[in-house]
Amino acid sequence: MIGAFNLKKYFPVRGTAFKNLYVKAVDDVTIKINKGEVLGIVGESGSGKSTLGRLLIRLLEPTAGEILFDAPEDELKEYEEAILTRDEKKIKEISQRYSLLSKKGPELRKLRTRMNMVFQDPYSSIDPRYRILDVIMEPMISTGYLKGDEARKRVYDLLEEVGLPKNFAMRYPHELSGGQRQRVAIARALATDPDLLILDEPTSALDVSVQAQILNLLNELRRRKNITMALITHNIAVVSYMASRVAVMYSGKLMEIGDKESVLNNPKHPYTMALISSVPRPEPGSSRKRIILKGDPPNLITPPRGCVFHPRCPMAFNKCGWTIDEIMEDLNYLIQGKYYNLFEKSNLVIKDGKLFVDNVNIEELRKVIDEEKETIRSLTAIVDVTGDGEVKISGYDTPALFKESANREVSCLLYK
Ligand SMILES: Nc1ncnc2c1ncn2[C@@H]1O[C@H](COP(=O)(O)OP(=O)(O)OP(=O)(O)O)[C@@H](O)[C@H]1O
Repeated sequence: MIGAFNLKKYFPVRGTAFKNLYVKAVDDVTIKINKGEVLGIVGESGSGKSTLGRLLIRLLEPTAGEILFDAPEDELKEYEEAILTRDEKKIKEISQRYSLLSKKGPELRKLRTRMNMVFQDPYSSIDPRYRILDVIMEPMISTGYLKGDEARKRVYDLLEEVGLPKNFAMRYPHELSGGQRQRVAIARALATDPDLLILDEPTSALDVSVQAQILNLLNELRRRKNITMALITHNIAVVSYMASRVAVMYSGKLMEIGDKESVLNNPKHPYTMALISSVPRPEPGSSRKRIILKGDPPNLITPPRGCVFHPRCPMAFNKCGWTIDEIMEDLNYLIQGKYYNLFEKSNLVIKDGKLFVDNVNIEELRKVIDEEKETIRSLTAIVDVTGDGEVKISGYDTPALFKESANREVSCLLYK
């Protein structure tokens, strides 16, 4: 239905003395959503979910990448293969037919009727100065989908469709509850009869008691109209209830994507494992070891090299992208902290981009590194400590989405 390929969105950082700094909100994401499915997009705050959602329907212009809309599944596959084989002719030929990004003017306006978004907060996404009638009618008018009496009549049908009384048309947003406002937002999103809806945390601003009602409404609409949905949420329970497939984002990257059941019950990416492990299980007696990640998500201006998750990954190994600075920090912790009594006189320095330990008993240090590398994963990247005290580190790789099984792709070198 829709395919995004190598999508990037870099926001310029303003108000700093540095020029040419960018927040890499979405970085090289390739994702496909099939007709009629609900794709759950999960990940913690700041992982780029909303930005990705906005890019998909061109509420934001991507920095790079391509979006193919309305393309049949086999052509999306063909396009993906053409990218891999650098078949420029094929890439151009398929883009020409389906590219959302190259559409302009009336053609774009027409396409806009086919996609829409529901935002998290119905208090800020609906203009309080307008009556509900005008709120719901607006997308029909601005896209030229319907006008006048036809548009007005459709508002009443839509109100009914989202479970609101027709006389709500004459009310103002402040007269409605949060749940009712979200129904209005959904009616507005449905106004031009779209095929694709992006739902950005559609229930997280609502009272728990009305969240389920809104989810049920969305489910019912999807069933009745076969609408394709991307459901953005940090709430695994919501995804578990609604989605057929799940995509996991971390720091602007897609980490894992696959069928809901298998991703939630049998996560493959170490980040997904940690994310899922933090969700309490309702069944009594079921135990799951909670994986606590150390550290914070990285800054998106200078994200970690290699795999963006490597600094926090409990399973990271030598190839994951460790830098001299990361290794120096962890070695310092051992030399100046935990094993201070052994390495009292030792000292770490970087010379010409190489890391050295001065005044050290090399054998002792090698032993400590060996012992600690199970838990301090950066140490796995130390190839050797040479006689002159140089800490040699291994090269690294950058993961791409690897096919782990028929319905699963994982961006982790463990599956390369
Ligand atoms: N218009 C913008 N200008 C600059 N930076 C932005 C802009 N929009 C988003 N960002 C940055 O991009 C990153 C990703 O933000 P995004 O809102 O997509 O994440 P998210 O996963 O949806 O998080 P949340 O659940 O908190 O909304 C964040 O670091 C955010 O600060």
